[in-house]
Amino acid sequence: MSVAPLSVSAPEVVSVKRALISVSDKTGIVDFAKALADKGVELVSTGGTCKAIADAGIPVKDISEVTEFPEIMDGRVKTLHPRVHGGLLGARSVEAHSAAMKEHGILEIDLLVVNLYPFEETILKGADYATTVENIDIGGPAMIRAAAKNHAFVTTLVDPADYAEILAQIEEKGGISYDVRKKFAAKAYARTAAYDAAISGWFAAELEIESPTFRAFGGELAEVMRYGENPHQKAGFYKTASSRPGVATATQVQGKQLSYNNINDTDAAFELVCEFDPAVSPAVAIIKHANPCGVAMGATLKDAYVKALACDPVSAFGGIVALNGTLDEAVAEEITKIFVEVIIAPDATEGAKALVSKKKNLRLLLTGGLADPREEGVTVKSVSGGLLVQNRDNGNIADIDLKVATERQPSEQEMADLKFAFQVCKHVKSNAIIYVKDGATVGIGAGQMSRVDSARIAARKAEDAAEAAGMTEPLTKGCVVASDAFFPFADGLLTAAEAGATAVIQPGGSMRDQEVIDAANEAGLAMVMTGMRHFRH
Ligand SMILES: NC(=O)c1ncn([C@@H]2O[C@H](COP(=O)(O)O)[C@@H](O)[C@H]2O)c1NC=O
Repeated sequence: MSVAPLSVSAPEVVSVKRALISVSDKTGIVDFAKALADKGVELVSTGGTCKAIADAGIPVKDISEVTEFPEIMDGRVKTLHPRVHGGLLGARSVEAHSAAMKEHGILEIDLLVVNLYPFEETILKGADYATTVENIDIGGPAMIRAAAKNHAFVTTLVDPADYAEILAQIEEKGGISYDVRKKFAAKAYARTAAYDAAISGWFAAELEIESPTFRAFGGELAEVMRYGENPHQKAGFYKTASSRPGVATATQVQGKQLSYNNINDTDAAFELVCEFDPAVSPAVAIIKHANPCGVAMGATLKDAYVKALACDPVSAFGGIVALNGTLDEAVAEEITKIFVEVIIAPDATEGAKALVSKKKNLRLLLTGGLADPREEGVTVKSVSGGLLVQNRDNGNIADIDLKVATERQPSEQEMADLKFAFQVCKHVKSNAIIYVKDGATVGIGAGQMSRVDSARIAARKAEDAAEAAGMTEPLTKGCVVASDAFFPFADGLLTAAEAGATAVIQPGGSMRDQEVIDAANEAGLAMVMTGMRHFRH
């Protein structure tokens, strides 16, 4: 059953005679309240907000004078009253509504100014369960939804950034126009939706509900992008309630505005480099179109960068560079020798910042730390008419019980390189084939429909890089190889062996595993099975 419509006639402009103000974030509220009071608006307000306004010498009425009911239950009930909700919801052009307001002593509220208990900030601080629950605002969203429904007469403000526009409207038009009331109603519902998304997301995580029946995701606009993946696509960047170090939470020290593709690629770069513990080794990843074109560990960050760049210096041009340690002068000097779009690192020395500042368009992002690659969480992808939600791939080679399937065991160096290669694989679009030597990628095959093509492309790129560097042997000679998923046939493996690989790491699990193992034995390869696949589409 749907509800029948009312015959509401919305005035073009509604003058503001009474405003109800109830805000947790008190930024700008005293100035705004003063400006409203100066324009003859009667102010009604709740506990702390009322005190802040009154303390500034501005005339304001406490909400309990309107409700004739005290604030009770530690603020859980203060505005949840028919005198408030009737004042927000009464359709003034409907005679019966006006009569009901008159009969019950309900006063019209023309402007609602509310911002909510800081639920998102509370979860970011990692507050305990009881504190988190207490920071779920009930009265605020109820008022926002009521006032926004009644936008034919009422204006709803949920964001201090909008106070100035309302004052300008009153100044220019003597009230608030219908278009503006509608615009703010839409913003109000988006706010409560994002708020409830944060609450329901927190609950789902807290109770470990894997696939809740209803699922909401929300965020706050951080930036309107110049365009999306392509110039004809509009785009915006929305931040969620997350404190995970990365592109969304980083500080941009310098450089142009990040584009949609920059943000996507920078995320890929930083998530990849965070796989490598800086206590074990400095590491650098260079990303192009969300795939790495070089990843390496080294004695220093500079050393790691030089090794990563050598993998595919042609593709690295215009790339994104991510580091797992503080950007120092030595590595900054090296990176700035070629054109790169973005550098992202946990921190930077003043000297490094000064070097980077010579390239004024180059963006430098500092995250303040590294993201935990084992952290749980979800990823979301949209498809036509739906959302695909899954747990983040937090699989880690260090946690896997590796099995050697061949007659030959890998050497210590091979094993170290195999582990490194498999961890890189996780961040390469499937089908992924990664050749690694001495802690550095030397050939990367990404995003091919056939695994054997990935193996060939990676080998050819390694040959090209060697030739460009004036080397007589391909970089892959004596390397190891990782595959993100099983080899369905022996051909991919044999291509890698031809390229010079001596050891292989792959998940296994193909019905032809034995064929592949036999081929590895025949070629004298050592092969390690992980039992874990790292598809990335
Ligand atoms: N329970 C209620 O009736 C209620 N009415 C308004 N609030 C919230 O109380 C806050 C303002 O409180 P104060 O003015 O006391 O600082 C606002 O964030 C507002 O959204 C309420 N608090 C929580 O639900």
